[in-house]
Amino acid sequence: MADYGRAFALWRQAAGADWDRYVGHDFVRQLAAGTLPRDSFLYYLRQDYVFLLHFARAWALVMAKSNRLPEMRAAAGIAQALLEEEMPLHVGICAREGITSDMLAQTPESPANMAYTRYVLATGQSGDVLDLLAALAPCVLGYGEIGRRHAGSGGPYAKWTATYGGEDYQRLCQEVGQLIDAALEARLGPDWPSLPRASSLAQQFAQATQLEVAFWQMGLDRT
Ligand SMILES: Cc1ncc(CN)c(N)n1
Repeated sequence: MADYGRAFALWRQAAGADWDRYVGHDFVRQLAAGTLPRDSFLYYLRQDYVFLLHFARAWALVMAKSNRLPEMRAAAGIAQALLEEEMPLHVGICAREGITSDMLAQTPESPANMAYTRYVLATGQSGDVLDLLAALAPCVLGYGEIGRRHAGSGGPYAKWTATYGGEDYQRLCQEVGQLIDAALEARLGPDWPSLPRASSLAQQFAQATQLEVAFWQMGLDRT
């Protein structure tokens, strides 16, 4: 299991079978084995491009909600990495298939995409920075775990697995894990796992994990 910090370890364990359904989804297995239909991959990538736009906004919301400078810096850096490093992966792969950036930006959002992105943004609007971080964590850290597991798997989707299994993305996961742990300790103290608040945060994490499962299924079914 990837070591992305204390909160991740606790929340991942609490999410239980949902977490396994996320990181071990058929979409991921077929992608790593190189057997995923190209149309499913491209459908997913187009949706994911739109997803990442909303997630960059959500990290900007972390910055807007935070009153701690290191957190604000980290959140701004993550929003920047989504826009300048992760989205270009999608643009590059799609360009080779004749799908332009304009076409990507005009992708009609699928219900699963809308459900996930709006859930996270609404959680951020109505809750505090901890709620928002708990809802954002499965996105960043789940792909880190998947990337580590399948890095170097080769085949037609090697660039995708190499990106999430690569040094830069893994460093981002370490930083996000540390950011979450520090945010929790600063606001709730070191014994935060024993507080009633801990279960509602674990619940946000589990909910976002279920929405990740639905996102993979969307890609597989092209719905
Ligand atoms: C749906 C989803 N979840 C997570 C990631 C990784 N940032 C992503 N690109 N897309």
